Amino acid sequence: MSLSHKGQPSEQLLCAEEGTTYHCNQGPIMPNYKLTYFNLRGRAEISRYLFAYSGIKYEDHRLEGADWPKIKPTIPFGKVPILEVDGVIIHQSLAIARYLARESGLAGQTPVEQALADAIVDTIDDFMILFPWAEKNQDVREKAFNDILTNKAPELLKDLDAFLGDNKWFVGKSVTWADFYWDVCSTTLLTYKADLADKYPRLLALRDRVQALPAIAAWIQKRPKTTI
Ligand SMILES: N[C@@H](CCC(=O)N[C@@H](CS)C(=O)NCC(=O)O)C(=O)O
Repeated sequence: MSLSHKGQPSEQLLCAEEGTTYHCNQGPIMPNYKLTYFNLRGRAEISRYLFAYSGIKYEDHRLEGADWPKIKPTIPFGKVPILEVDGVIIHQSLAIARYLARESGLAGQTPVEQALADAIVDTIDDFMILFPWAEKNQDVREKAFNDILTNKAPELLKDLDAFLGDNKWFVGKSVTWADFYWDVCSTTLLTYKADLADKYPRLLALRDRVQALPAIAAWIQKRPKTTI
């Protein structure tokens, strides 16, 4: 199903509402979205999932590494991803994704659900930022990655598994961006340690459920193939 504004099915939005420009039966005119990042899944992939699931059109702008030194000074705060919304630049990957989750009805159904979804995302992110992603020395990098995957990951996985329990999704009765973030991040972690989550079949099954959502399955099939 293609969702329009705030996750409402587009056919439910009628032609006219005071003060808002509508396309007949298509909801409000969507802003112009441009997501800029490198040609990686990395910190932009959660937003690409949200765009894919909601069916909201956007430009998936992928920078060449060689062009980055020239582009960096032109970007507020000098980091990517950024999302341009009708020319307004939003930085920080999770601020971008949280905005898109709210726009597409995937942030959680109540304020408490939204806080819980945020908390799961932040918990996973706290773990992801332990890795020295920019380390150039291969030995140092490999040692640090192995240490984190072997010694620190089990605690995170145990806690995520306990939080999920036998529920279908991390929060509430429907999929949220927290489930997407788990899938996106664990996909990267599993490239470094394939058996990482073998002791947690419920967390692996959650990955399968996310990846089986038709719009996500289609995106995974079509996205550029990159290592991370
Ligand atoms: N907390 C920020 C981190 C942004 C960040 O460090 N981006 C990296 C790529 S993953 C970057 O722009 N690196 C290039 C640089 O710092 O020059 C976010 O989540 O967006």
